[in-house]
Amino acid sequence: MEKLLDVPTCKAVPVIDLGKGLGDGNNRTDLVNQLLKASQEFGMFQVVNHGIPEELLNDTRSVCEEFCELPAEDKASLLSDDPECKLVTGITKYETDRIHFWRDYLRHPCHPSEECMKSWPQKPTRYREVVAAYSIEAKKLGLRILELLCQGLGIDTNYFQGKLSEYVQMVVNYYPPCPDPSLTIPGLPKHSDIGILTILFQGDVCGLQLFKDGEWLNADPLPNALVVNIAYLFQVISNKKLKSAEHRAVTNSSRARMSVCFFIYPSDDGIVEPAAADEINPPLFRAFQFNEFMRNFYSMGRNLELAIQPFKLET
Ligand SMILES: O=C(O)CCC(=O)C(=O)O
Ligand SMILES: [Fe+2]
Repeated sequence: MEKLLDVPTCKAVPVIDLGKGLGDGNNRTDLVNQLLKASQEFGMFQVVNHGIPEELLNDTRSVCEEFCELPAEDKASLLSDDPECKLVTGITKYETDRIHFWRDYLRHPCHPSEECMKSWPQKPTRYREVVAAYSIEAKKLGLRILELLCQGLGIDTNYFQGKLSEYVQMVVNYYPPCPDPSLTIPGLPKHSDIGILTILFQGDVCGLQLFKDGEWLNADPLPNALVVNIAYLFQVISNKKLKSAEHRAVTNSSRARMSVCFFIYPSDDGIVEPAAADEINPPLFRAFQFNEFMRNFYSMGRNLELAIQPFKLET
């Protein structure tokens, strides 16, 4: 069985100070270059001074942790097949499922929050208020990072405004202490996120890892930092100039871990195409609608490489 915890600790994903790039001029150019380099080489980076107030991050962590730790009867109604807000548990089914993921997760859409929040958990009582505030800030941050990356890629800085960032989903992952972390499939196995960009808020327990150049690097939590992942369809839009982050979450035997992931996706009818193609880098894909891609994804065993195949152009 693969040992999960033997990873080099001397290598880490880049940490970028977003506070240094406010305004125009040289500082902004420096920041754009750092973001571009991290997205090309790693597909994942951490951001500090990102503008989301520390108090809001702490509140978000508290309400999400409180939700995860509620007694099962308070969460039972969310185990339904309600497509809007759904709790999925890998842990209670751990004994019987063929594939074991040591993870429970809650997922729900976030925007527009006044509409979406009707399906969100009612307990803890502050969940809706805090998560609505966090989702507004997280989307703003996501769009700001996208704008800076567009500048770096030489495409319209407003490219992701509108349909390409219209659907936003939040997932609260909960990994309780695992009796033998080295022998289970991780909390969440190796994958790339599907959409455009992910903003990931982890508490203070390690577990997130990035697969780079054949080895696993830790993306350990830093105080008030957020992890940003380039997702698969942004790799397509960048015409493969950026790399989507292949990552996973491992468990440990002593402390529960939680992560709050904020996924930015196109709307169903959003058109995905290699906007960053140019004369030197001719388009690698034809344009397609997001829902066409998702149909392929589900019908092809949830494999991103197979799902993109029909849209690849001969080069
Ligand atoms: O828990 C983590 O740190 C990773 C979660 C993740 O990658 C996901 O939900 O897509
Ligand atoms: Fe992920």
